[in-house]
Amino acid sequence: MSTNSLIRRFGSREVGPGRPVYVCGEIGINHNGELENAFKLIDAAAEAGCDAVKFQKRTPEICTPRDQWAIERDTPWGRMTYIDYRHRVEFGEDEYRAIDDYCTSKNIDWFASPWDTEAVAFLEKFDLPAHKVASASLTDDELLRALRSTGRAVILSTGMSTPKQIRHAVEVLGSDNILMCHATSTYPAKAEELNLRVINTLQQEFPNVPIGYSGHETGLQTTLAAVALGATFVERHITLDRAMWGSDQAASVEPQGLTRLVRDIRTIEASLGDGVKKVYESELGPMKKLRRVSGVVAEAEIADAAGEPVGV
Ligand SMILES: C=C(OP(=O)(O)O)C(=O)O
Repeated sequence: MSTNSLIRRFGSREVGPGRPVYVCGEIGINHNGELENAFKLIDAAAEAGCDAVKFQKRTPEICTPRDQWAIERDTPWGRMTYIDYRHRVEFGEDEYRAIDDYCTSKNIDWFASPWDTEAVAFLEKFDLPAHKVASASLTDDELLRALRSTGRAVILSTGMSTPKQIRHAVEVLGSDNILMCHATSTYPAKAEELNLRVINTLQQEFPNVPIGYSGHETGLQTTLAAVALGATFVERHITLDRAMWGSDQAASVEPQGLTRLVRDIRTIEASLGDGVKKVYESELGPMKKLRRVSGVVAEAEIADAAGEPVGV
C-alpha cells in the first residue's frame, strides 16, 4: 500500500504518517458560551503553535433527553433549567462567523464535532477542513451517514467503544477519508486506563486509516508518549483556567502547558527520524576522537561512514 493512501487533506494542511503531527486544541464548550473566551482560547492555541481548535456543536432539543429539560441547576448565570443551560453554552451562526474570521486571521483551522444531524447541516455552512465524531456518537449511524455525505475528512474518536462497534462505524463512514483516534472516555483519564498501545493495535487493524490520539488525562507526558507511538494527530481539551466553571475544565490544558505540549511534540517528531541507520556527519569528529581500533583511529572507517547510509 502506498503511504499516500494514508494522507488526509485538511484544507491547506496534510495529516498522516510522515507529515507534522496535527495538533488540535479542543475548546469544546470550555468557552462557557462567551465569544471573548473563545477568542482567548484561539489566541492561546495559535500562540502555542496548534494547527486547529475544535468546538462541539449540538442542537439542544435533539441532544438533551426530554425528561432532563426541566431539571434545574445552579450555573454562573443563576439557577436555570438544563435545556436553558444547554442553549446558554451553544454558539449560533453569528458567533461561528466571528470565530471563522478570527481563526482565518490567526492562520489556525477550526472544526467541530456535531452531535446530531442538524448540527452537521449547520457546520456545513462553513468551509471546514474536517468534522469529528465524538466517542459518544460512534454508534449513531444516522450521524455517520450524514458526515460521510459531506465528503469532508472525518475524525472518528473511539473512546467507550468495542472493536466490533468501531469496525461497524468504519463500514458506515467508509475508510477512504477518515482518521481515527484512540481515546479513553473518562475525565480525567487515569494513566493505567490510557492503554496507549491501542494506537498500534488500531494501526494494524486499519492499515489505510491514519491513527491519532484524543487525550483526557491530566499532565502532558502520556500525550507525548502517544506521539512517540506514532499518533499522527493529537487533541487535548484546552482551558483558560482549570478552575473555571464547567465539566471539562479540570481535565484540560492551560495555555502554558499547551505551549510546552506543542514544543515537545515538535521535538519528538523531529527526533523519531526515518528509521534508517546511518552515521551523521556530525558524528565523524567524535568518531575520530573516541573510536580506537588496535590503538589507532580507523581513518578508513571514517571515510566509509561519510558515504552512504549503513544498512543493518
Ligand atoms: C467528546 C469529543 O471527543 P472525544 O470522544 O475524542 O473526547 C468531541 O470531540 O466532542
